[in-house]
Amino acid sequence: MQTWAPVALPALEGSGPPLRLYDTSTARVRPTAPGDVATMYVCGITPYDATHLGHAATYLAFDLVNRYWRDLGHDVHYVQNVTDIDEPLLERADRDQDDWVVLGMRETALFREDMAALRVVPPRDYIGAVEAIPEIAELVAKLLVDGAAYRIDDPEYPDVYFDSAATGHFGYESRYDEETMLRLSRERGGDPDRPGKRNPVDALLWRMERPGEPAWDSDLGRGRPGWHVECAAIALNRLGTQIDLNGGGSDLIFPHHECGAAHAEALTGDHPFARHYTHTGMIGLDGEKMSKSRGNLVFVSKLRNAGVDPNAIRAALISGHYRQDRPWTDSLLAEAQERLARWRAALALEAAPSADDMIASLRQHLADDLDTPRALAAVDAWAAEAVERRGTDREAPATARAAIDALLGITL
Ligand SMILES: Nc1ncnc2c1ncn2[C@@H]1O[C@H](COS(=O)(=O)NC(=O)[C@@H](N)CS)[C@@H](O)[C@H]1O
Ligand SMILES: [Zn+2]
Repeated sequence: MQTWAPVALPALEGSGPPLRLYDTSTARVRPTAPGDVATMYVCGITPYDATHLGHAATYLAFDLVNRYWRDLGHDVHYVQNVTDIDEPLLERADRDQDDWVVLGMRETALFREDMAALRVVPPRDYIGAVEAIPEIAELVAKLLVDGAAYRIDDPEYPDVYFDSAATGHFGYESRYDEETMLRLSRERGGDPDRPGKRNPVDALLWRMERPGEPAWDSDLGRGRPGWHVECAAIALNRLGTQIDLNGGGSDLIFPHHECGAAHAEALTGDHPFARHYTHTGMIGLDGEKMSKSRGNLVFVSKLRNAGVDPNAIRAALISGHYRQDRPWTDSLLAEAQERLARWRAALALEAAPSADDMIASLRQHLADDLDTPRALAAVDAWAAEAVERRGTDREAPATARAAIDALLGITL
């Protein structure tokens, strides 16, 4: 599937400290240690109701990771999927009398447009679940042969499930207890109560064809893939058996990333699948998580069509810490617009105080688990000094502009 437009990143002098990020599986902020090429898999959208500000906040957080790793001199092999076949998409298409394929294509196109407008650095590989079905089916077949998967004893629909006991590590990523796992499995598309499963949390790997549902031929029989195995296959086949970062929102901690990691590890024997599992907090509206099911959505495209500067949307969303559940409010946007106006005034000056300390602070705070509140405050301080007390460094405005672009993705 086609990815979106590339983004030019200004090269900056020097570099900052190693990037440290919170890892869900160890519940600690730890240094990332990618090789020359950092490998990052961030789960993509299920293409309907795109792109709401919750989606945007999550992709902006991992965009800061991408930008910081590049500032450190790493290349980044960034892979992202599109869940363009799944229950929720079929249900939405039904509700709207839409063709599910057309709905998916339309929403994915809008998502790409919004990501480009927000200047999110695009993934090198942008892969749809449908186009990945052959490789997903191949992975499932291997898990069956290895005994890490099994067919449920249901003559009508002998679906294939993953045996969660296969790796001996199941649960290490989320660290949730059994009761929590069962509850979240129920809430997020699992079927823990289905009779015949070895373990209630065993994830569906391949769903045999049901009347009226889309299905594809495979060695497993006609059907379609489960949700978690889609990400395991797409990541493994492009990034290898151990990646630097598996990212997504906190609602993906379980079952999605737990099961995806277990599927990958059962296949390869390499543990852990990801050296960091990093999750973003939920953007809310009026006290509720912004979500499709609640329909309380604010869309990037609506704000853009109303003339809102995408830089202000980005600045508003990164003004809070990426791991905090936090609300979207109109005042957040207004404050971001005022902040960018102050920055623009400083960048327009002939000369300003040296930007070197500000850039060092920017790097230091971003390297500290993406502490964007402090990072933005460092730019505020430099801009305020520039406007109030001027400065003599004629290079400073251009140097500051390049750093704000490369590290924060804000182009003024
Ligand atoms: N309100 C929200 N705040 C922050 N992130 C959110 C919010 N709602 C969804 N997300 C994140 O946006 C990304 C896409 O969500 S999604 O469209 O539901 N799609 C999926 O979760 C799957 N296609 C992942 S393979 C996920 O990482 C999800 O955690
Ligand atoms: Zn995923």
